[in-house]
Amino acid sequence: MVEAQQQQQGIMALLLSPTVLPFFLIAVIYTTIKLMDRTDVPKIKNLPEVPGWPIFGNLIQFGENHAKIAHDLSKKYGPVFQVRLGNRRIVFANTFDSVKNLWITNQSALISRPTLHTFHTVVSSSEGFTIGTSPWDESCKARRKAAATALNKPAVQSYMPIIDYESTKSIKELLGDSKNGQIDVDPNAHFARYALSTSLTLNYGIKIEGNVDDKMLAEITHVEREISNFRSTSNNWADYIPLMRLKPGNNTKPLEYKKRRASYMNQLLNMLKERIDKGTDKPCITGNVLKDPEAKLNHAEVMSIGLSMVSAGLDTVPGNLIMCIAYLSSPDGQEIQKRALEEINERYPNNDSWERCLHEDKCEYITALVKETLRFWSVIPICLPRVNTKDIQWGDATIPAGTSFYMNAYGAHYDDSHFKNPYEFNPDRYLSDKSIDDAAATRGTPHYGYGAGSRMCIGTHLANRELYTAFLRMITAFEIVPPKDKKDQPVLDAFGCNKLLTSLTLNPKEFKVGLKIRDKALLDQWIKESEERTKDL
Ligand code: HEM
Repeated sequence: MVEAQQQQQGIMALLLSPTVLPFFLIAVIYTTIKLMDRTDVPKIKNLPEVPGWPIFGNLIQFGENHAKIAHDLSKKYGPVFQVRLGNRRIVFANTFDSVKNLWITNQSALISRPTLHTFHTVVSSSEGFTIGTSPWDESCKARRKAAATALNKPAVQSYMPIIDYESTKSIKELLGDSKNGQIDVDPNAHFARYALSTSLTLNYGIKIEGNVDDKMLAEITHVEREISNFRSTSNNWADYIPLMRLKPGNNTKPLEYKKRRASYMNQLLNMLKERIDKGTDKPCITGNVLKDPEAKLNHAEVMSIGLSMVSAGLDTVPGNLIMCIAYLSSPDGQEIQKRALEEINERYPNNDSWERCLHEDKCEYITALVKETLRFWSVIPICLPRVNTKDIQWGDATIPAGTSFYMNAYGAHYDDSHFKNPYEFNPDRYLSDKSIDDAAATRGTPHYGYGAGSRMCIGTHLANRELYTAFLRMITAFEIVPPKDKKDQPVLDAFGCNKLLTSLTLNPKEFKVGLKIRDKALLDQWIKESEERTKDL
């Protein structure tokens, strides 16, 4: 015993001696860095790698704007390259064709999603995963299937009365706020309500009854926006550097928002259950699942579908809507409004486009406007991340199963080998008789605004109809013009318009537009007819 103690003391004395200590410290630091510097997946052979720093990898270099930096780096390293974000190896795809090859050609292998510390461990426990954040397994498959069925084309057609009601309500509110077009207005909150109330009605049969000051609207939009930051692949360094998770207070904010979200999600579900018990519930997706004895979904899965529906359309639909309205108000947007209106009047010469747009979305120019909006603003610039469940071959590189893939949707949308003049906002590129020579854009996948492949967005029919109806109705109701005060003018470029570049979804900066009523009597008539149609909703 004494002998062992003496031996230990001897070793300590040797390590602390002036000649050995520096080498000992270097060895300790080297080993620590080596241990912390390991990545989840080893370096992938034959795939270009952007050099990075120990421990941080490329995090510092990528800064706040991952989409822009990766797009720029692709000029040097090629369309697909690997980087290290802390201890994760990421394959970035940055061009239209490389995304097509990896996300569509290899869709069965690229079906899962990675888990990231902040969102998956702190903000959510397993019952809190949305469909879009769930790794692929039997439960995710069942939830995705149930939600996709509830959002397929015929189902969405049956929800059009909700879109009729909500878009009319937003336009009526804009009319009031602008004092019948006399003062400039910020359309942001009105379209956040439009998207949220649509989702809540079809999922829980519960509308946001109040106006844009409604407390529940404010709480859900604020909390979901914050949670979207915790989900972002560029906002949380603790996702990539485990040591940062030990920082005191690191989890305080995510935990607060987890609690606030659970509170309104439970409130919504309980309100629906009460109505079902009393027999006063309105037909809705969650109600159908709860009442279906055959439904094989448990409570957590029902909650997950509800959460997916509420969160998925909340930032994405308004982000697109708001930015397109901002563009329409600009001098270049005046010509677009003129073209759109001409086509609407030609197709609906009897002034009944407000009603007819609920049954068909056949104005080609408006459809092209929707697509170009989804391309130009890429509201999820780095698409929701994926993980491959099988090896994927890219040229000479074999990318092993379990690697994280980030689709740079912004990079693909601004890929000038696919889109002619990508920095130009031009709906014509999506017209079948295209006025510009850009055939590639009209064939196959028009853009990656909704992602691509096996885990592509399942809300596309709903989102497209929400956008189409809102654009058509806004353009027929108003001439959208620049605000009187220059300081209210919107910033239009893909990144300049964004309040927080590290957010998962585009968060548009505030701005105002002028709304000149085109024909007050006709607008009043359309509003009255819509209110009449939807009075029992
Ligand atoms: C303009 C509006 C929208 C945009 C731009 C958008 C975009 C996206 C994107 C980029 C993804 C990831 C796709 C991928 O990994 O390839 C996604 C997934 C998803 N979206 Fe949307 N979305 C929109 C609206 C909606 C709406 C209204 C709903 C439902 C009410 C919805 C439900 C979902 C769901 C459930 C997923 C997850 C799919 C999965 O992981 O399997 N989305 N969306």
